[in-house]
Amino acid sequence: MKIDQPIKTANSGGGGNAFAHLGSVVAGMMFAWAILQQFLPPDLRAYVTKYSQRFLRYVYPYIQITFNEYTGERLMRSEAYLAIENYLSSAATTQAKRLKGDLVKNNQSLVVSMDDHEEVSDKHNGVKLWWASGKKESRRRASSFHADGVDESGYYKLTFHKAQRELVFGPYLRHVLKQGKEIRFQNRQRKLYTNNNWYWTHVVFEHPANFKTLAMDPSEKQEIINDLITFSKNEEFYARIGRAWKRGYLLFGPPGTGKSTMIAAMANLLNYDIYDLELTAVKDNTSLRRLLIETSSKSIIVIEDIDCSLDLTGQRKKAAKVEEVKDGEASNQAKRAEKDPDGEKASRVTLSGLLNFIDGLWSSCGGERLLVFTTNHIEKLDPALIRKGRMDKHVKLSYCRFEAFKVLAKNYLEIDTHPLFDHIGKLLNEVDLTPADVAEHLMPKSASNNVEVCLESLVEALEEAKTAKLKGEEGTEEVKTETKDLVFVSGSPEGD
Ligand SMILES: Nc1ncnc2c1ncn2[C@@H]1O[C@H](COP(=O)(O)OP(=O)(O)OP(=O)(O)O)[C@@H](O)[C@H]1O
Repeated sequence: MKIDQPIKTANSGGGGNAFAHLGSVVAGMMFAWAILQQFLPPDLRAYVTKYSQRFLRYVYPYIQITFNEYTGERLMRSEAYLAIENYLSSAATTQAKRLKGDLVKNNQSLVVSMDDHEEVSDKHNGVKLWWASGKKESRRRASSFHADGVDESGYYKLTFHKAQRELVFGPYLRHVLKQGKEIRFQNRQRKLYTNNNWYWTHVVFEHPANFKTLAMDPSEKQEIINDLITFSKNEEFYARIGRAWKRGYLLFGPPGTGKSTMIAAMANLLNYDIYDLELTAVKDNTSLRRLLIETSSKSIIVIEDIDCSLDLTGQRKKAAKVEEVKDGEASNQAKRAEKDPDGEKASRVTLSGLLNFIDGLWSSCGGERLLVFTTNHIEKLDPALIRKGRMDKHVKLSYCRFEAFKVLAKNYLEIDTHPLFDHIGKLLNEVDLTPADVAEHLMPKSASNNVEVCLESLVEALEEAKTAKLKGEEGTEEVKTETKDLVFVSGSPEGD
């Protein structure tokens, strides 16, 4: 949308101002008519009404629509008003003389909108329209929060020629609301929500992760980026094929390979909020439904370590089983146990309940949503849970190989190459080190010569891991041989 007019304010005598004056004259006439009609007999009143309306339509061929800031009980600001405020912000910066500024995104960017009693013009498909902002007073009735009194609230008034009625009520207002909501969405402060049984609490989401700094195979990374962008732009496609606008991602791989980092990168790429759903804190399926219904569109709903939250029969796993799992998982489970002091007694969310919500009516609650499950053990998951259609894309995050290492080296050390790279590349192909482990060696260690120190520390760790691996393999070989011997002894001909 291009705003083509120079600045025209209420004081500048522009075209919009003329409408404002004409509007006042008409309002005056209406008032006089309201008084006068009390003294006229009913027949004459109907007659005068009919012809005065014809006359008004003739002298004032413009239509006005008012969008009030508050609707109903003044509890919430009107969505339409907020969308229009955002939509008009670009016109305001070029046309209005008085503007209002506000800090958004955790005080990081400034957004301006037109001040009260300003006017701007707009053009759509070659048709010109005028917007004016204003404030009006309304009586407030006493409530438990306020004494009665007078409130001020804003409004926007749209003026257009009656010949444009169809355009305005159809494509133009749709366009204004859509664009306004989009601008508002881009300017909002993103949030990370976490749940307690059935309600969400949130903090500001400001994770710096992005796909550029995510260490993984470049072609796989690009494929994921393309998939996400295609999804986010495909509203019409999903509507056409009759599917809810949602997409499921299953991220799997060992601890420390970047599953959580990828979720943050996804949210930053698409500008989405994150709902980190802790299933162990949800009491039952009813609470789960309530939580999911409250999620907003353009969000990622995350269930981390799904294998630890819900088992295949729908029973909760005991957090006390941490000793059975490996180190990395143990810490995850322990974290969950801390978060869930009531433990399993309080939790009765079932697998079927979860599947019902993924497939069911919730998923059609307007707007796009990504659903992301993570697990360290894909083999433990019920195939029903991860089948295509539920988890559409399965992404394996794996140990750090050379391509991923180069991304980390660029991020942490700001280098593209180094004489040690070849050696490191070979070692990375021989041993399994997670990106988290590699990154730890690349953290700053000394003020001078940091690159050398970091890379040497990494080489040392890789060589140690290689030695340990070789020893482990030898040990396994020995055990195998011993076992063979034992079998041979116990499986003596006598035994047969
Ligand atoms: N692929 C990666 N790219 C960049 N950094 C990574 C990557 N993997 C891990 N890291 C680093 O390691 C840290 C731990 O990674 P992250 O929490 O994303 O792993 P995870 O796979 O989610 O682990 P867990 O299964 O234990 O939750 C991150 O803070 C990040 O700095």
